[in-house]
Parts: sequence; C-alpha cells; structure tokens
Amino acid sequence: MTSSQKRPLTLPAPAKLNLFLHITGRRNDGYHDLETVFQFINIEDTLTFEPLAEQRIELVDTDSAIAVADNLVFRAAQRLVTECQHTQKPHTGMRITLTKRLPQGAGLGGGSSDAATTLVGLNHLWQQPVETPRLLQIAAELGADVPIFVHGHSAFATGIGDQFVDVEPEQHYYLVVKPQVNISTAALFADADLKRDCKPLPPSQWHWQNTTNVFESVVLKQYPAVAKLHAQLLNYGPTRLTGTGACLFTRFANQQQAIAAQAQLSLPESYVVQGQNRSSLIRTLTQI
Ligand SMILES: C[C@](O)(CO)[C@H](O)COP(=O)(O)OP(=O)(O)OC[C@H]1O[C@@H](n2ccc(N)nc2=O)[C@H](O)[C@@H]1O
Ligand SMILES: Nc1ncnc2c1ncn2[C@@H]1O[C@H](COP(=O)(O)OP(=O)(O)OP(=O)(O)O)[C@@H](O)[C@H]1O
Repeated sequence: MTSSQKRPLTLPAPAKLNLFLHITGRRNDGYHDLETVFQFINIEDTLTFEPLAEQRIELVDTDSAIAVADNLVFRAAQRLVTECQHTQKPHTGMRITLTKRLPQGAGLGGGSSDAATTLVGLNHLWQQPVETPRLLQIAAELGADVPIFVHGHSAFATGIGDQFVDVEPEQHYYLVVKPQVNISTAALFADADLKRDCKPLPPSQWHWQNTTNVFESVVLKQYPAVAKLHAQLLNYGPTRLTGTGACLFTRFANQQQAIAAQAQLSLPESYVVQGQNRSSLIRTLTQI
C-alpha cells in the first residue's frame, strides 16, 4: 500500500432503476432468469475506508437498524478477506464507515450497491488481488443485484441480472417516490400471479412501450397505497415500479417539470434524480 492510500478514501454507492423488468423463466436453483435494463441515478450512500494496523474489518454504520453481521458491507468485506486468504494475496485491516442516504426495501439496490462499493473499494486499496471476472462472481453470490454495481455501466442484463450488454439509455430526469410499505423480494418472486414467461427481447429492441415491470401488477394489487400513488403519478408522465418495489419512478424531459410535480403532489419520501450511464463509483475511481 502506498503512503497516499493510507489516507481515508471515500467512495459513492449509487442507486439504480430497473427501466423495465421481465422474467423469462424459472431456474432449478430457486432463482429466475430476468431481462432488465439497469440505469444508475445520482443519489447515493457513501463508504469511507480507513486502513487499520490490525488484520480486522470494522464497520461503523450510521444506520444502526441493520446488525453488523447481516450488513452487506461487512459480509462483502469478509468474503473478500476469505478470497485473499485462499489465494494468499496480501490484505490489511480496514475500518469502513457507511453513511446511508438511500431508502431500504426500495428497489433502488442500496444494500447491493454498498456491497459492490465494498468489493471494488477494498480491491482497489489492496492493489487488485482479485480479477474483475472473479469479483463479479463473488458479487453474484452476495446478491443478484450486486454485479451491476461492480460493472458500473448501464446495461441490458440477462441471467439472474448478472450478464451484461452495455446500453446508453436517454439520461432522463425522474421523480422517485418511496411509498411507506415494506415489500419482500423473495415473497414477490414466489407470487402465483407473477408472469414468468416473457418472450426474450434482443437488447437493441427494448423501449419503454414494448416492456413492463412484471412485478408492478402484483404490487399494485396487493398494496392499495402504491396503486393510489401510481395513479396520481401517471397524470404527470410514464410511471413504473423499480425492482420489486416499493419505489415508483416517473419520467420527465427536464428537471424543472420533475420538481414542479414533486411540489404539487403530497408525497411521502421522494427524490428528483437524473439517469446516469456510468456509475458515480466508476467515475470516482477513474479520477483517483
Ligand atoms: C428484483 C431485482 O432487484 C431486479 O434488479 C433483483 O433481481 C433482486 O436482487 P436482490 O435483491 O439482490 O436479490 P437476492 O438477495 O439475490 O435474492 C432474494 C430472493 O429473490 C429471488 N430472486 C432474486 C433474483 C432473481 N433473479 N431470481 C429470484 O428468484 C430469490 O427467491 C432470492 O432468494
Ligand atoms: N448496507 C445495507 N443497506 C441496506 N440494506 C441492507 C444492507 N445490508 C443488508 N441489508 C438488508 O438488505 C435488504 C434489502 O435492502 P436494499 O436497500 O438493498 O433493498 P432494495 O432497494 O429493495 O434492493 P434491491 O433492489 O436489490 O432489492 C434490507 O432489508 C436490509 O435488511
């Protein structure tokens, strides 16, 4: 480790939207094959990495709601330590301070992005002990949404959401609204009403009009509060669920229109954001 890398390093963990989300089949391992377009947005958690003299991982979490051992940051860091031990690559102890800003259970991938920033950040600080293809495998073991944040570019994804063809969707503004409901990802994937037989689309042929989020109809049926918000937002522009929810996002041509809609509506938690085709993590790392 060079002397400059002994200083604390702060890296972003941005959120994503699923611009659409189809299920093309059910697999034998309990997971589903998906088709989705991931686009990053400019709201993020941050993680600060400070090397420690001792060989241990310490997590300082400003959101005490998640037990340290369950936190995806801690699990990702421990997983990378194990990988370095197996391959006899050098690594040092680290204090990681997580500052949460992204809502949880939102379909914005906050926990997954925190895990990816941990993998990428530690791999950077430890002088790249793990090659990118292996880092992507480790990411997928931590959660289906983690690999896209390691990849760091908007992509049409297949597999469990871990096989990528880069795309450049228009960088619209979105009003992202978090309804006050808690939705279980695993329960929604198990729902009997879920459409699981979408016809595969070539990556170049997806657009808003010929796609949907297959979870949307299930969520709107089960959660009247989300259905009501969805109906209100539709008056302002195309509106869709991200991931398995709970967040809805409405597309706008410019920031002013999104801010005006946010001001007119009496919303729970909401954010005006811009789509980004390179993640803030990758943009930050290329500047270091
Ligand atoms: C819905 C999405 O957010 C779309 O981006 C992701 O597919 C969900 O990714 P995630 O939250 O990282 O999900 P994981 O923690 O890996 O999986 C939670 C549960 O969702 C189900 N699951 C998840 C992803 C997938 N492709 N098929 C599934 O069936 C499985 O039952 C799994 O046990
Ligand atoms: N660092 C973390 N930040 C947020 N959630 C975490 C974290 N570590 C573990 N979790 C757990 O992961 C669950 C999912 O959180 P997350 O914020 O990633 O949801 P999400 O936005 O719905 O993500 P996804 O789109 O991947 O389903 C939470 O219920 C939480 O208990």
